[in-house]
Amino acid sequence: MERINSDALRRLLKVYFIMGSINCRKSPEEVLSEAIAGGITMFQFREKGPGALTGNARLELAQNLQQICRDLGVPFIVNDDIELAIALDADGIHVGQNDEPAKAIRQRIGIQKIIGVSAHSLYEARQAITDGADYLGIGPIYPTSSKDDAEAVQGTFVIERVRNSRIAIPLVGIGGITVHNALPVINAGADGVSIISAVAGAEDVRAAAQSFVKVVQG
Ligand SMILES: Cc1ncc(COP(=O)(O)OP(=O)(O)O)c(N)n1
Ligand SMILES: Cc1ncsc1CCOP(=O)(O)O
Ligand SMILES: [Mg+2]
Repeated sequence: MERINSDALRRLLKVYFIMGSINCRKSPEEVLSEAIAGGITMFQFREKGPGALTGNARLELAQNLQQICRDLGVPFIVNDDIELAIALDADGIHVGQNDEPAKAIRQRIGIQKIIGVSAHSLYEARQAITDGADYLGIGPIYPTSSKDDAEAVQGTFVIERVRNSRIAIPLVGIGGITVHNALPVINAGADGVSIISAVAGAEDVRAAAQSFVKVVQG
């Protein structure tokens, strides 16, 4: 198998939904199924933060959500946990600046798996590319209440900076993105948006996902 093609990855990043049990108003399985029915294009399992599941309960949830993704044809990415990603044979992993370095992860999971890396500056973006990242997550674009240790809000500045430096790697904006403020992220050069609360916490998850699809597709 080969490394994922950039254009295929750009399509998968359009509406990239991230979620764990603490982000949901109803069962995570139900939320993910509805989000996929609404058109999300990729999913990241992020079981993290106060009250997050641990141990077997976490593993079981990951397995259930991966099965839903498999059945419905959406790639399943694991946040932070390389051991879990390997154990589940996930489609990829997302790591940040304080997680295991992408270079080491690439050596462990091979060329065919997707590696996403968080970047908050042009320097970090360049480093991530050198280390073998397939895509970047840039943010927080807007204020977020889904990540306690988020970096400073940066607007779309870093995305513009990366694109003005003629860096073509697939990338998403993340942090505080709603259907009302998603368009500037795309206009700045992002291939898609990554969302937790505006989908997982919505009254109607399917409708929320559908709205993001419409905004991103123009
Ligand atoms: C798509 C995407 N972009 C950025 C992040 C944030 O990753 P990180 O900085 O490692 O923070 P945590 O999510 O691990 O708290 C992400 N998860 N996904
Ligand atoms: C994981 C993460 N990384 C940067 S901001 C953020 C949280 C995004 O969540 P929300 O879409 O609810 O603001
Ligand atoms: Mg992380």
